[in-house]
Amino acid sequence: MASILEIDGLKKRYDSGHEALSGVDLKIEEGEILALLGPNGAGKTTLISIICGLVNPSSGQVRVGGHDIGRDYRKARALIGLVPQEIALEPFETVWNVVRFSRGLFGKPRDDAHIESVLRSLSLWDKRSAQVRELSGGMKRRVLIAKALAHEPRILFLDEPTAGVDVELRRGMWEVVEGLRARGVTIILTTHYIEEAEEIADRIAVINRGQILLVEEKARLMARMGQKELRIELQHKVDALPARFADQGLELIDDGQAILFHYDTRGDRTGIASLLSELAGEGIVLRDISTRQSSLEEIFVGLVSEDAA
Ligand SMILES: Nc1ncnc2c1ncn2[C@@H]1O[C@H](COP(=O)(O)OP(=O)(O)OP(=O)(O)O)[C@@H](O)[C@H]1O
Repeated sequence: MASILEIDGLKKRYDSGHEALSGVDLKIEEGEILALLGPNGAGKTTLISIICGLVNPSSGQVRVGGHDIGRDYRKARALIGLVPQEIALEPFETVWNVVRFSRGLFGKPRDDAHIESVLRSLSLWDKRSAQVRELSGGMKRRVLIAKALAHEPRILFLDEPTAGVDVELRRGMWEVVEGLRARGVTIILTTHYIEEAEEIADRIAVINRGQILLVEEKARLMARMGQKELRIELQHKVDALPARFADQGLELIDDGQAILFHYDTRGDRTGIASLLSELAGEGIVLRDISTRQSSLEEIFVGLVSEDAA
């Protein structure tokens, strides 16, 4: 796969002196969905704003489809659609006009069939003649996406697209994103809803304090970083665990009815087999056991707090 976006040594120091990006390198493949996760102030919006030409970098390079965003701004920008965090739309304009005008801004010839297909794919076709002010918040967000897609970009940035959107609309939004991916659009999204990044992204990039801490395929990240939890339900309640288990990371829970054991999927041995036989040797009878993989959220919190340490 070819890289649609290449970022090398990107730095940004604002006039205030604050260094929002301190050397970002990133390559994005055509057709993938990348989730950019980071705590508040990590530099996500700064990064997206530089790629979209809204903020000037202090140093470094960004190429979109091979075009340098500084030297070849128009060609680079034409390949990008941006769905910003804030809803800023002309309230008295119709949905149709908002989307059609946006295409014109990129110097693309009028193409009503394309605008129609974009509006239909976002379930906005029935609202094409409505004024923006008549729409619900969720619909306005979809208009922002339609607007960003009007000029047929190959890469779409969604900056916190589901902030403040209810659960049902959020689901709908992710279906739209899946549909775009099916059409070959590369998608980069920032989100605070980690479980959604977990659900939808192909790769996850974690950014903190202006630096990319890691970029990795989601499945591999979860396997590599994942802690697993073994939950052992006991046949009979116990008051305390025998002293020999003191330093094995066991936790007695549910009023003595269950034991939690945390183990690392990276280790050669998990220690489960010996633990179970030791428990049996102590006369502790099991009723049931289950395991749980740590979520991306736990991995993310772990990474960011490690970085702060
Ligand atoms: N115009 C500006 N002038 C000075 N500092 C700024 C400016 N814009 C952003 N910053 C600072 O740069 C840092 C990164 O901000 P940025 O908005 O890129 O973070 P973010 O990851 O998008 O955060 P959030 O999740 O809160 O949107 C923050 O410390 C912010 O205060």
